[in-house]
Amino acid sequence: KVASEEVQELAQSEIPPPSHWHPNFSKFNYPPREVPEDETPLCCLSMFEDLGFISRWRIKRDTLARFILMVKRGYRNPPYHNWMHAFAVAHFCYLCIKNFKLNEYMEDIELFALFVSCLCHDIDHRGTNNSYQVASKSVLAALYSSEGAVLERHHFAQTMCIVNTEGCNIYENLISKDYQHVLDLMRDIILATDLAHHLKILKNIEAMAKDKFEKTNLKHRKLLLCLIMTASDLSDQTKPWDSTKHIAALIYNEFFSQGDLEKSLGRTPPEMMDRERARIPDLQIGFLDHIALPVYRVLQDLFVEAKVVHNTVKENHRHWEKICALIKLRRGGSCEQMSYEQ
Ligand SMILES: Cc1nc2ccc(C(=O)NCC(C)C)cc2n2c(-c3cc(OC(C)(C)C)ccc3Cl)nnc12
Ligand SMILES: [Mg+2]
Ligand SMILES: [Zn+2]
Repeated sequence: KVASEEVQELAQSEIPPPSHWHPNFSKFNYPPREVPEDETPLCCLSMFEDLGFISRWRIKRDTLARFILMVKRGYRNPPYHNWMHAFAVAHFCYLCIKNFKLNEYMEDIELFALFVSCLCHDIDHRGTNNSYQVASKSVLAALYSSEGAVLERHHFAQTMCIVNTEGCNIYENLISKDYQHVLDLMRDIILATDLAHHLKILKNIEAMAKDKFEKTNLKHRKLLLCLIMTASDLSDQTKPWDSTKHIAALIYNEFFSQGDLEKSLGRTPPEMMDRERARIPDLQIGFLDHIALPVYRVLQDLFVEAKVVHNTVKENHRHWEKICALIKLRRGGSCEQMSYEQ
């Protein structure tokens, strides 16, 4: 599904250093969505190289090129859950590995699996959530609904299809013990991106952050993998306000389209998916309070370098609060009548 010229061109390009993309490329304030989409495959190569994965795991250049292009092609084009989301998620993971020095907390193979899982974690997302799969009796629900995490199981299955495709197996030079281990890690990490799973383990992650993190404790390392994965998945919230505002527009464009589909099925969508009822600033404040802020708070408890990241999320929360106050001042003017320009 990927033209061989495209693969050869990427495989033979010189891999630019991080600074080629931007002087702040390896800093938390750099917004990865600034990288032009057609340059993101080469930018992925820069991150693989900078993390030392190409030499450490003896990845062949044309295999890696074909893998990246196949993963990129594996994404559809809904407003939010597309390739650029996956690329931004992988970039934040890259930042965590470098800025938190995660190689002192995790094994090499765990960080390798984590970074690749970020690129693959939402492959073939249809722009509708797990409950819609069940409600619409989708093929994915038929396959996976008995175990839950319907979409996430599909994202992992699609990833395995690519790994098992001729010339795309970036793990081909791993010894068999490591080979099985990296696949098991990718499965755990991608399944950890299920919101229900995240909410279930958040307490354990907070408890682990209170204790001392023990690198030798497998449970601690597994919880940390899930936390970095979720923190990366939500990392649009850690960028300056203009990005956060733009992401909200993408997310609700996707949510409201699902709401329209649910109405066409004769069902009433949840308020956050109903373009007639949703109040975006209120919903975003709730999402930040209940989902995003706890993630970056516990990240800061574990890594002092995450303070700047947690502060930006709090700053974005304050922005949404200001917008809500303005709307109330206008005596209940609906969100749609308000422009969010600050
Ligand atoms: C800006 C932004 N607003 C959101 C507003 C609401 C929700 C939502 O699902 N609310 C449902 C109720 C029951 C809690 C998610 C939102 N969201 C996510 C997101 C995170 C996910 O799961 C992890 C990564 C594990 C947390 C999974 C899917 C998505 Cl879309 N990413 N960005 C956003
Ligand atoms: Mg997902
Ligand atoms: Zn995601």
